[in-house]
Amino acid sequence: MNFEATFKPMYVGSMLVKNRLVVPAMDSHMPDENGMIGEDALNYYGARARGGFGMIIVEIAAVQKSGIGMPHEINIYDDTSIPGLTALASRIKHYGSRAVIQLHHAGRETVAAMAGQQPVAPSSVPCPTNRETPHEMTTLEVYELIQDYIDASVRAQKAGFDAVEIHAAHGYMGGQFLSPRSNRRIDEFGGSIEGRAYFLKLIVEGIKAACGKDYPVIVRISTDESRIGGIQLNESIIHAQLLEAYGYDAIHLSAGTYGAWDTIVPPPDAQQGWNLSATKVIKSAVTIPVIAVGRYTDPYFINLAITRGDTDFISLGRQSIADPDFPNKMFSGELMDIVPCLSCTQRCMSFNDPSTLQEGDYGVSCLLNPMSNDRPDVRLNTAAQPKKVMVIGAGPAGLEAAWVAAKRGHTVTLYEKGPKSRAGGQFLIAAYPPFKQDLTRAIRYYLNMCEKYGVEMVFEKEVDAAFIAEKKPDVVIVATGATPLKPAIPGISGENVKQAINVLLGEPVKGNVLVIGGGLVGVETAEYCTDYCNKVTIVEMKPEIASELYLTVRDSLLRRFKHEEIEVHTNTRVIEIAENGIVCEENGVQKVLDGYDSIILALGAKAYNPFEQLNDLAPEVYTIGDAKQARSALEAIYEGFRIAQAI
Ligand SMILES: Cc1cc2nc3c(=O)[nH]c(=O)nc-3n(C[C@H](O)[C@H](O)[C@H](O)COP(=O)(O)OP(=O)(O)OC[C@H]3O[C@@H](n4cnc5c(N)ncnc54)[C@H](O)[C@@H]3O)c2cc1C
Ligand SMILES: Cc1cc2nc3c(=O)[nH]c(=O)nc-3n(C[C@H](O)[C@H](O)[C@H](O)COP(=O)(O)O)c2cc1C
Ligand code: SF4
Repeated sequence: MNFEATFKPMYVGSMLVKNRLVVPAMDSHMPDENGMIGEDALNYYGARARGGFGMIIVEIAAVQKSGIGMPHEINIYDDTSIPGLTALASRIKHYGSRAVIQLHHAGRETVAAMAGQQPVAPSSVPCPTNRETPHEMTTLEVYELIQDYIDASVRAQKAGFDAVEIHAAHGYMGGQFLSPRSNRRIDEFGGSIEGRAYFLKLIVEGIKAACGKDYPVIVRISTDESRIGGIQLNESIIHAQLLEAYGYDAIHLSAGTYGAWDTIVPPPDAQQGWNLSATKVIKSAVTIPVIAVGRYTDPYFINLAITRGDTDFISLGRQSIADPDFPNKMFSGELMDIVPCLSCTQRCMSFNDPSTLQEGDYGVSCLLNPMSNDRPDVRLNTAAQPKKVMVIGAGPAGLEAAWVAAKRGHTVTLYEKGPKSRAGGQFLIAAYPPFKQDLTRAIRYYLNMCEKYGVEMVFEKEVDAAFIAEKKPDVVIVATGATPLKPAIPGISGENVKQAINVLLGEPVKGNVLVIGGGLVGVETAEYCTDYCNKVTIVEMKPEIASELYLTVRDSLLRRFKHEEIEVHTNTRVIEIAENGIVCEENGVQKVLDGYDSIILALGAKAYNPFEQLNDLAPEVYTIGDAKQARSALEAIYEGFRIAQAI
């Protein structure tokens, strides 16, 4: 399949774009803390341009200092930014991509500490997430803000950007004007649907007057924000028609606002192209190109949507973070080489969170691709001295270490005690709960990379110290994973008690089940059980369940839990397991939860390392991933990468 439709050039206004694949704006933390462009941002965006994207929309750039909504947000509010922006546009265009920059003002979707003053907004309605009451702009202040968008566009054009995109989605300033939920003005900027769109009308007219009528201006809107009572599809169709009439050259159709984050960044339970039906409706109502977005990761699906004419362009958000070379791989048919995006948001949205970052790591990156952001320290070189490397364990840590080491020129053998069909370690078990099946794509990707770079993979071989001594490797990488914890709770060895991973692997449970432990494994096992059990209950010692899950993924899981009527007891400590239930202490009060046929344990895991005298095994020995300390695939993959890069 040649994916012809995807690679057919198309115009946005006067700008010819070489294909239909777009990197949408995504704040990356790669600009510096003052919002200036340096080498990190050039490398990050350069990698995506080199990877073949037709259009790259550079992340949010603040048109006013007081409109900053994110740390490291790009400065386009004064001329000091122009040299850095010039270098950025030039780096993107060097590879034949179109360079676009997103003009942004957070409005009420920020906090005073970030904005440096009380946030401003069309009306003084607090943001549903930040809860700070904004200052309602006077009519004069609105006109001044419009001028700031125009001045920012002039800077973008001077810097060499081919176009600008006005951010009016996700409930930011443009969207706050459009939405009757946040715009209660009675001057010319409110009142009616046209009044609410007047802000965006004056912006595009001003930009065209200042930059030339042929300078392309894209607008990004949300098709739907109904979950928080805002714009609905019928209204956004009219917005799209008005915006076309006002002079915008293309419409980028996202969804959601703060307060409904999981419609902005769809979680794993969203289907491929989940917003495409709304996009089709809007496309049929306008004549300018539309850009679809929202969980596009599959080349076949992408090409079909474009071939059918459901959309003109498709933005690959997190998929472009996972794999900057997606377009080139799609074009050349190397589909197995594509790093799949799992929608997990585990690393790409956690660039602020030191607890998720490995030492020296910073900026946006991907769970499955530690090289995603193309910082110099995550690039690969050829090994100075090729070595004989033995990797023990084909979980994510071992698989990543093996292919990266082999790519660098080492001779790598990977041993796994299970069969090839069970490659992936715990990550394969992690693919069993609902909405996690994409994890198998990741495992397939890793196996493919191992094959591609010549890793010898030996399955059904449990390695012991004698075997290592016999093989005499230069380097041993121990990636033997973890085993589930079984603490000394009375009754824990009863026949009615099962480990969560065994349940996921098929050990039967039925009737009513109670899961002890409301962490990731516990909540996912509980949801898995709802398919064939009558009643599912979780008890968790902490005040919250699923506390390690990221915002969007957690929100959607908790929403499903409500539908599935899973009973949750937090602040609850198990004292004893009985034949048909447990004795526990909930919020300090002792009680019995009974009527359960099975009790499932999801109480965490402990490192499994079967080798006692590690340093005697080979000249170089490293322990990585859960074998070092039971954590998540993120640490496992990043440690695998770092060791393979260092040896
Ligand atoms: C239900 C569930 C859901 C999860 N969901 C997520 C998630 O969404 N995101 C996330 O980041 N993490 C998740 N995790 C955790 C994640 O799967 C683990 O942290 C990760 O797999 C650890 O990787 P690893 O390679 O270190 O070890 P493992 O994945 O445990 O792999 C170790 C491998 O070593 C093999 N092995 C052991 N001893 C030997 C030996 N002597 N010789 C040869 N082979 C040996 C084992 O058979 C196994 O295949 C989940 C875990 C579970 C159980
Ligand atoms: C890390 C991250 C940062 C984002 N920042 C922005 C942004 O600056 N501007 C914007 O309009 N959308 C932003 N988004 C939303 C994306 O542009 C995109 O619409 C969303 O991720 C859904 O697409 P996907 O499912 O392909 O990831 C961001 C998303 C992510 C994951
Ligand atoms: S961290 Fe997860 S959601 Fe983010 S790009 Fe990687 S696979 Fe996709």
